[in-house]
Amino acid sequence: MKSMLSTIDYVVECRDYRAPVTSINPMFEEALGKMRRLVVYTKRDLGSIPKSVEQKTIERKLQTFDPNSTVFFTSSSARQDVSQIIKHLRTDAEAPDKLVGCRVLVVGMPNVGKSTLINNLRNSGTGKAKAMKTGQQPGITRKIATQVKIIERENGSHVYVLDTPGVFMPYVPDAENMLKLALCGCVKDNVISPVTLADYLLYHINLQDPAIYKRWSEPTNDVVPLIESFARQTGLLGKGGVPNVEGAALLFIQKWRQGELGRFLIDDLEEEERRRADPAQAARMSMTQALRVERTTRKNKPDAPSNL
Ligand SMILES: Nc1nc2c(ncn2[C@@H]2O[C@H](COP(=O)(O)OP(=O)(O)OP(=O)(O)O)[C@@H](O)[C@H]2O)c(=O)[nH]1
Repeated sequence: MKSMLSTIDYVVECRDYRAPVTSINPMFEEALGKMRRLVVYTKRDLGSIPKSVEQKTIERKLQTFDPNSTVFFTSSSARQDVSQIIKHLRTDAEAPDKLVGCRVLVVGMPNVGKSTLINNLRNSGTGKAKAMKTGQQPGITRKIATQVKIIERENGSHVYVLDTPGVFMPYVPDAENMLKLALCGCVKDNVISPVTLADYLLYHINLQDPAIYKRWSEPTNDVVPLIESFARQTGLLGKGGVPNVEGAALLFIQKWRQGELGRFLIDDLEEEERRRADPAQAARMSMTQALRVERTTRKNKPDAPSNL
């Protein structure tokens, strides 16, 4: 990806609306440098209620985090979200050469919604149907795809987008961040135990409103009885009618990912504002630092896989 940046005119960086801080990949900051960039927070429909006061507050805060980039919020089901991006690119993404056109690279964490965004941009800009394969698990896009035209101009200086495979961080230093990324689906579901993830999700749901799961349980901090009751009521039972706890925990998480167990952020934006206001803390781990930590970790555990 880095080697082809010289042929790219513009970058669209996707981040997950539900984890808008944690889904920033610090590797992009270094690799993309000062390239013209547009930040898109995807899956807006899963992180807030449309037109609510909370949505306005969240989005106002997120805009201030990237004062030098234009910021958009998209939901795959809201056509106007995507048409605003097309409108912006029509005026902002100029082709330096009419023959080649303007090439836009779409980057972001695995499963953040890059291919979905490209399909929607293509549909909004040219009326054409889906070109990219999408899926619920990360890693559907495996290589940088052939470019897709999203804006046609009469003078021939068209705008093309290129889909890229999701890029995960070489090392996630904070265990809670890893849980957040797993909850959002950026890592495969077999990497972290679904019961552990459901437990972490329960913690967030309880911060919002325990009534969200009242169909299955009284308010509780104990995930296992909740999941067992959920398993019984959804019919996820194993031999002898024993609740299939692992399967039910995964289904519980998937329900949240579909917006059926509350729509909220799992990052604390106020904490991030405080962090950014404190210069000592504001420096994120650079790619070089991250790679150094990863190398050390690998040296200590020679058999450990290098990435997810
Ligand atoms: N509810 C909702 N789901 C979305 C949205 N955008 C994408 N998705 C879903 O998220 C999943 C991942 O979307 P993809 O477009 O395949 O993600 P990707 O970033 O290309 O994934 P990789 O191939 O891993 O890089 C799919 O199931 C999409 O339907 C959105 O705005 N709202």
